[in-house]
Amino acid sequence: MADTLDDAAVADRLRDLPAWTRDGDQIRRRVKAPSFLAGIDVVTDVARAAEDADHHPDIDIRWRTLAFALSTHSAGGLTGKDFDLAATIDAIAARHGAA
Ligand SMILES: C[C@H](O)[C@H](O)[C@H]1CNC2=NC(N)=NC(=O)C2=N1
Repeated sequence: MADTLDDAAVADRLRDLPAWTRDGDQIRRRVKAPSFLAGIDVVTDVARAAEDADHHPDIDIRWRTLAFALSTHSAGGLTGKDFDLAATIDAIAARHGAA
């Protein structure tokens, strides 16, 4: 099981992920896709990346707006896995023109 990051380490990792904010034991980001179906394509690609990483975000879909929340439940907090997947979600969103 991965170790949770302390506050300083979380702040450090967040500096590289300006779209993400900390909310307690989670980090969150919203993206707006160009269309509903583009948003679903983002979700599908994120789902595949999540399966590959065996690490799964909470995802909320509201028309073109997607909200992602990441936390490592098994560790009871934020770990490097959350920040790695956040960076992957950023890359996927950018590929689909979502910001
Ligand atoms: C057994 C399996 O590895 C675990 O349940 C994984 C799956 N995906 C997960 N995803 C997230 N976000 N946190 C976890 O602790 C977690 N654990």
